[in-house]
Amino acid sequence: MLKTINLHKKYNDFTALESLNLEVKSGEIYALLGQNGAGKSTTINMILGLVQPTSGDAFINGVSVKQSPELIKKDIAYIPETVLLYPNLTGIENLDFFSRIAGFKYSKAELSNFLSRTGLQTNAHNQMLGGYSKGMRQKVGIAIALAKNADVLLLDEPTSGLDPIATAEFTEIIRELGQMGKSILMATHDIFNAVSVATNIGIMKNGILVQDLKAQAFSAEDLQELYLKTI
Ligand SMILES: Nc1ncnc2c1ncn2[C@@H]1O[C@H](COP(=O)(O)OP(=O)(O)OP(=O)(O)O)[C@@H](O)[C@H]1O
Repeated sequence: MLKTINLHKKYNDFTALESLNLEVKSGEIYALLGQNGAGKSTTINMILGLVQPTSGDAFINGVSVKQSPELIKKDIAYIPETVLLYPNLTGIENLDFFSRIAGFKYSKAELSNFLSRTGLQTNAHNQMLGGYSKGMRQKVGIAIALAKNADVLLLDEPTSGLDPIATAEFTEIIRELGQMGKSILMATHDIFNAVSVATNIGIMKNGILVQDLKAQAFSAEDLQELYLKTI
């Protein structure tokens, strides 16, 4: 479970995030929408412990990120827009490397199984990452999250630059991860994707969460209209 309490960030006199209170329960997929500069990445970076909040805190399964930044790392997986992997290692070798960093040692068959669960074709598992498409890299990112068995997933613009088929595949995997009981927070500009996969939707404007909604009630058109009215 992920929770922020009055999470706040100022850069000198500029408020990047205004007292954010957000909760993403087990099984929920929270899509955070907002214009460029609205504060989405700042939120994610503070939850990851990469940016220090000016005040307030984030909690992973009740553990304070501020007080225990190292402890929470094992429960969080982060998938940025471009997943950083080693181009001269294969998919399996990358997964093995990042799993070991997280403290897990898997057999080749287990590693291959994680990759297959994300939909990555078997013949790609032993190919160098340098030749992977963006969608394939995202799948390795998800496989790392599966291998870490992280409870909380933070995704920053995960479908940006993916073609429609890769986006649909990615959306399906995220849906499955939600069904597995993960808490997922996803910053996105993709309203259609947000409506199709999210259980909850937030709209952020100038560092303020101005809408915090249940997604079921929305069509993509409804959400687009609300978004345009809100921002
Ligand atoms: N290190 C920093 N110093 C000063 N201002 C910063 C810093 N990091 C972010 N900001 C500002 O904080 C605001 C929020 O930025 P943030 O990256 O969180 O927005 P975002 O919603 O993720 O935007 P995008 O959709 O473009 O990724 C922006 O105005 C940005 O310029």
